[in-house]
This record gives sequence, structure tokens and C-alpha cells, in this order.
Amino acid sequence: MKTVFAYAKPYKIPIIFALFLMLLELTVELMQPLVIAKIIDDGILEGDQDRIVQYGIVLMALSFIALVSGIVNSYYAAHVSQSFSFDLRKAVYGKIQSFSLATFNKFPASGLITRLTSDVTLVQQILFMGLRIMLRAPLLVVGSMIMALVVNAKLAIYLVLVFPFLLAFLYFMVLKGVRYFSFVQQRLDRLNRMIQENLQAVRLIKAYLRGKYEANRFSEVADSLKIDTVKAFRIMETILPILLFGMNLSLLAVLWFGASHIQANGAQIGELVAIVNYAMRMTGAFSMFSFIIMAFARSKASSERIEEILLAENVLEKDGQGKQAAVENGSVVFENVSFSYPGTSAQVLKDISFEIKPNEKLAIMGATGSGKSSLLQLIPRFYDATEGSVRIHGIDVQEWSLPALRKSIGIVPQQSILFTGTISDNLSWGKDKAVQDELEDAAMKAQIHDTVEHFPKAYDTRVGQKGVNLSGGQKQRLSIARALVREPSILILDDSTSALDVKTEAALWEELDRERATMLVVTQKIRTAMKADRILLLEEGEVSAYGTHNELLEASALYRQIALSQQEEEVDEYV
Ligand SMILES: Nc1ncnc2c1ncn2[C@@H]1O[C@H](COP(=O)(O)OP(=O)(O)OP(=O)(O)O)[C@@H](O)[C@H]1O
Repeated sequence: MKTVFAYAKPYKIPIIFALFLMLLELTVELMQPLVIAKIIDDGILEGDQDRIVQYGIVLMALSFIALVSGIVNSYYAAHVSQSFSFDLRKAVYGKIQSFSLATFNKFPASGLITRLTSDVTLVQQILFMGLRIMLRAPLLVVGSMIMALVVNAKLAIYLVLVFPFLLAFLYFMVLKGVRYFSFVQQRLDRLNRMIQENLQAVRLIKAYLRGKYEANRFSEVADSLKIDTVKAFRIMETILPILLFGMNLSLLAVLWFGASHIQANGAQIGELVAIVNYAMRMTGAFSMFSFIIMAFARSKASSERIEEILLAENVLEKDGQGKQAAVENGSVVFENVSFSYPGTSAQVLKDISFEIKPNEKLAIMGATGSGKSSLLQLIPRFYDATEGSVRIHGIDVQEWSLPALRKSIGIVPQQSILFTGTISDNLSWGKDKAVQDELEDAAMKAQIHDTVEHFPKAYDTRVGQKGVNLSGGQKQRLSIARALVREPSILILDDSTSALDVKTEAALWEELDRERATMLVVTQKIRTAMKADRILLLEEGEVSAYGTHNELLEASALYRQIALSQQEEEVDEYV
């Protein structure tokens, strides 16, 4: 909890002020039974009207102080806890943004969402309660007990006797609560993951008529959340009755022995009333305990989950403090590169070597799962090679400063990803402060300008979530335009023209030919590969062939086979 609550440090002064007000409210509250005892013993029993009025005024003043301190304390508690949760959420989000892919893969996206939303809210609530009642309740219990001892130790001893038992019971319940509520948050993660997956796959679910099946799966997961939540709350709800039972027993003892004390020793009735009053306040404070313990248990589980994020180590992202300048027309060299995904033993790339000179194009081909995307991910350092070295412009990628390295790379991923916003917003995402002319220029090169111009709002057309209102080919071309806006020295296209028709693709390649950029292009089409300076053919993570189209036609049986099958397909298309 230490790491999480360190975010409350900037609010030290308002916290101290809120705690001071809480103590003031508490002190005043503890003094009230004493004054009531005085009214009874020195006023009512003595028949002294003036005393009754004097003490009455004191009682009123104390109540007023308690009221004002309570209101101001609530104001500060709300302000501090909201500001704290805002800072904490920002820090967790920032940390997630800084994650390397290896670290990111350790946490499912749904779990990260739960941590950013529900977990942060629960921790915020505990801070609010901390400033309002969390300390106040135990202090009220201890304070009432001390005051009762001061008033009449012989009677108050019955309140003291029950105290250690209740304390041990509460400690046990906290431990139990933390465990159960951490299950609840895990179930919530699972539910979020399911909702996320379902909403993303809504078209597929409809197409496969799996609505009912998915609804049943959802019910199962929601049910397990309900069962665990009920279990956790059921345990927590036993706290209050047990506490009240213990307190009522001791109160009964106070009244029983108090009555005999008054008869035998002439003890004051006011004292007995004061002790009963303190016992009632203790009972009230104890009843807050069940509430506090539940909140504490939940927020402890949540703060541990948040800490997992804040303390997660980002091994890869340790920035090589090296070169700061942008890569200029970068050459790309892979030298005996092997790679396994973190936490796995299987090598997905084995001893890969090739070189691309500045402004050259490399086409990467290979069957599905042969390691094409994995190879590309090593260039912007999404992952680091396990063996060998990847060099950009002659310098190992690990020695580059990460921002400098990534700034000069334009990536078009296999799956086009667009954000909610206008087309202009999406294009300028590739480069800060890009002007409209730059956006249109990139869109022209990517063969999407004319299409955009035909939209009623042209570049101000809003793209729905994930680009739902655009076709696959339009999304691909917008993704390419976004990468081109960046004017990258290295352009990476991971099978990003698969949805384009032959004519559009040819026009796109003509434009890309004119770009001053080193290109790595994953493709399944010989037609596209032929346009590259060299072709790298991968087979199960190994280089099966490397050279120009003509060299490969001669040297590689696999390449000849692919070329032949595609020729036949193309002939078939026209028959
Ligand atoms: N994040 C990951 N963790 C572990 N293994 C992975 C991960 N991503 C991919 N792999 C494995 O790495 C191998 C190569 O995958 P990769 O995506 O590089 O292939 P690919 O040639 O790009 O395939 P495709 O043409 O289907 O996109 C596959 O066996 C795949 O299962």
C-alpha cells in the first residue's frame, strides 16, 4: 500500500488539516457525556437551575464545534481523495503506456482496465474514509474507554474486558476479507475480458449465430462474480452482529454492576449515565468497523493490484542513452538474429542475417506463422533479439535512444487500427503539428485522397470506433497515409495492402517507389515482391532463400512453387 499512498504526499497539508478537524470533532464528542453527567449530578439532582443552563450552553457550543469540524473535514476529505485518485490513475496509465510489449503481454487488457477504474476508485474511497471515519472509529473506541475509566474505573472495567477479544476478531476478519475481495476483483477482470472480447467480435458472433452461446458464457462468468461477491460480503456481514453482541454483553454488565454500586456505595447516577453513554458511542464506533474493514479489505486487494503495475519492471524499455539524432535513410542489418518471445522457449526466428541498404526495399515472404511479423517487431524494439544484433544505420538498436529510433520508423500493422475522431485527426496522429497539405500529400500517395474528398465532410469525416464506417481497403490506405505523414526513414508494411485491388496497389507502389525510405514489406504476392530490391523467404523462422526475384526463381524451389501457383491463379482470374 506504501507505493500507492505515496501519491497522497502532495496533499500533506490538507490531510493534516482534515485529520486535525477529525480529532477536534472527536474530542468534542468525547467531552459531551462528561457535560451530561455534570448536568445530571450537579444540576438536576442538586436542583441547581443556573448550573443546568451553564452546562447546557457548553453542550450546545460543543455540538456546534463538532458540526462545523465535521462539515469542513468532509470537504477536505473529498477534495484530497479525488485529487489523489486523479494523480494515481494518471500515474498508472502513464506506466502502462511505458510498458514494453513483453510487460504488456503479462497483463490482459481487461485487467488493466479494471485496475484503472474500479481498483483506483476503491483505493480512493479508503483514503476518503481514512480522513473521515477510519481513524475516528478506533480513536472513538479507545477515547470512550479511557474517558469511561476516568469517570468510574470500577464500572468501566467491564467495557475494557471485552476489548482484546473484539480486537483479535477484527484482525482475523481483515485477513479473511483481503483474500476474498482479491478473488472478487479477479472475477471482475474476467468479466471485463469477456465483455471486451464479445463487443469486439460482435459481427462474428452474429454471423456464426453464437449469440445464445455467448450469452450463456457471460452468465457463467457473471454468476461466478456474484457467488464470490456474495461470499465476501456474507463474511463481512458477520462482523457487525458479533461486535454488537460483545458490546451489549459488556453494557449489560455495566448496568447490572452499576445498579448494585449505586445501592451499595452511593455511586453517582450521572457517572453511570456517562459510562453507558460512552459504551453506546463505542458500540456506534464498532458498528462502523464492519464497514471500515470491508472497505479496507477491498482497497488493500486493489492497492496490491495497482502496485503490481506501478512496480512492474520494464526490462526492454531501458533506453539506450545513445544516439539522439533521427535515423537518416537508415540501412537495416540483421546479423545472426535469433528470437524467442519472453517467457517461451520456442525460437520463432533462427539465425537470420540480411542487409538492406538505405532506400532499398526488402520483401519478406513466408507461410503463415513463419516469423515475418516477429522479425519486423525487432526493428522498433518492441522486443529485443535473444541472440545476434539488429543494426540501424550501423548502430545496434539497443544503443539508440528509443524515441529517436521510433520517430524515424513508420509502421503499418497487419490489422489497420484507427481511432475515434476525424480522418485528419487520424492522419496527423502520425506526426505532431502536421499541416493539412502534408496530410493530403500523404493521402494522395496512399491512394486514399480521392475517396476522402468524396465523403460529404472530406477530411473532417468522423471515423467511428476502430473505423467501423470504413471498408477494409480504406482503413489500410489510411493507415499507410498515417505512416507516410511521418516521413519515415524506415517504412514497415506488414501485409498492409492485402485488401487493395490490383490497380490501386500498383498505383500505390509507384508512389512508394519515389519515397526516400528504406522499406520492409511483408507480402504474400509475388507481384509485389518482384518490385523489391531483394526478397527474404522465411520458412519456420529460418531464412529459406534470400536474393532478387530472378535469383530466387533459380535457387529456391519453394519460391518457384509460390510464383507458379500465383501465375496460375492470375490466369484463372481471367479465364
Ligand atoms: N506474443 C507472442 N508470444 C508467443 N509466441 C508468439 C507471439 N506472437 C507470435 N508468436 C509465435 O511466433 C511464431 C511466428 O509468428 P508471426 O506472427 O511472426 O508469424 P507470421 O509469419 O507473421 O504469420 P502471419 O503471416 O500469419 O501473420 C508463431 O508460431 C506464433 O505462434
